Amino acid sequence: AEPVTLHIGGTFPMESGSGGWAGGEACLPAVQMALEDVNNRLDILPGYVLNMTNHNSQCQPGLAMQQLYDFLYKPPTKLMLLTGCSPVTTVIAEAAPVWKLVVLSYGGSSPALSNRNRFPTLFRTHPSANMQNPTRYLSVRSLDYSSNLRIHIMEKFKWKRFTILMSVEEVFVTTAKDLEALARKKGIRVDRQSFYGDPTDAMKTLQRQDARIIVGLFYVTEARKVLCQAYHNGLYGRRYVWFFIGWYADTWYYPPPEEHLNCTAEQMAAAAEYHFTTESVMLSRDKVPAISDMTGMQFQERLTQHFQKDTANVGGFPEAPLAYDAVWALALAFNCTRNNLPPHIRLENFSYDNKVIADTLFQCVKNTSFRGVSGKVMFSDSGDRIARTQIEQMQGGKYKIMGYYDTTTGDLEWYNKEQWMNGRGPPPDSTVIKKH
Ligand SMILES: CC1(C)CO[C@@H](CC(=O)O)CN1
Repeated sequence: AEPVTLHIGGTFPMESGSGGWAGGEACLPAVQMALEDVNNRLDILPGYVLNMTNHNSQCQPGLAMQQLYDFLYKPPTKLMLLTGCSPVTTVIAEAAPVWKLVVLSYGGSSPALSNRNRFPTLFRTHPSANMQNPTRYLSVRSLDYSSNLRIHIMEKFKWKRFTILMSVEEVFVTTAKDLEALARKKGIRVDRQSFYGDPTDAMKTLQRQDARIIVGLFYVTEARKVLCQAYHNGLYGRRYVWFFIGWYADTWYYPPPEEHLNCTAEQMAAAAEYHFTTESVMLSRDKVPAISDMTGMQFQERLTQHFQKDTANVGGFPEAPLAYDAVWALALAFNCTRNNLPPHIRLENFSYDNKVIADTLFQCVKNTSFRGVSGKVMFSDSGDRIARTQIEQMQGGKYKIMGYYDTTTGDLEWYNKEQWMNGRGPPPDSTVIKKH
């Protein structure tokens, strides 16, 4: 018999009209590759074939609304929606429940998307931005995987005290609160210095308080100002350890002329040497193949064949594993739904008001758990991707991977490759607060 077609909708930001993320360039081919792979598998959705209608959202919410209307009011019925960047995911995931649709986002990083009240059927294979912005309904576990990891490293090096230096953007404020709560639980003392725009005064206070272990929570422009002042104030080297956010580009500390930093590239590099960063992992480095019989690296090589140009210039290339895995999550959820429906109801009976299928499908997505090319794919209660966090250290101007942190198990896989200015152990514990 002819296979029955199951339809889904997908939006892809093919170019960033207004400075959004043009991730569709790599993520659309990755999704198409996954659809082909899943449709070729006899053990997944036998008797069915997946078909996607896709639109170029240009990362524009308004355009995406028009496209959502098209998905919904032009037959055939869609069973699920894939979305890319955050602004588009926000509008589509807020509307989708009205049509009992689950939304799977491969590119939504905004912490605001963790709000289960606003986005009750949203799941993301893209990790929420490092700085989790816990919603009002903070889940019991710390949402900020990086916070857990930073505390883990403090304990590893027996640091009993650290200082948070932060810019007062809301997203950093919530992260700082998370970090302080975790530290308090572990008996680690935390001081906090805030600034907005100009870190000069906060840096002077760090010096007066003899801060040694400093966690920086700010965007990259502030990071360069902080680093240059750390150089001039001598807040770097043997007795100090800096933690920065892992988002920044590998050469973020080169001083751009237009920012008029009074530091040379050499001075910035000297101050940046040996700092740590934490970020979510998007490509599995496992040697064990994923459910698709490919390892993360093999997936990356296969996708690279699609492009003539250097993949460093292909929009969304780092996030492509997330898009590929989103289709597998969707296919496995359809498979699970098919196996859990009452006898008289079939997947192809899905309609925008069929509660039984919608609820079964939601539960199947919620219980997702498989090895993807982006790593283990599982979702938290708020639909967030539970991702591993990667720790790197700047050594000789290059970032080196120090290890991985698995939030679900709390395991820290450490490679013992960290280096220190004095060539020996980490800086002395700064608990003894000098009398001023
Ligand atoms: C790491 C980055 C670049 C964060 O923004 C995501 C896009 C978005 O959240 O709109 C894509 N991935």
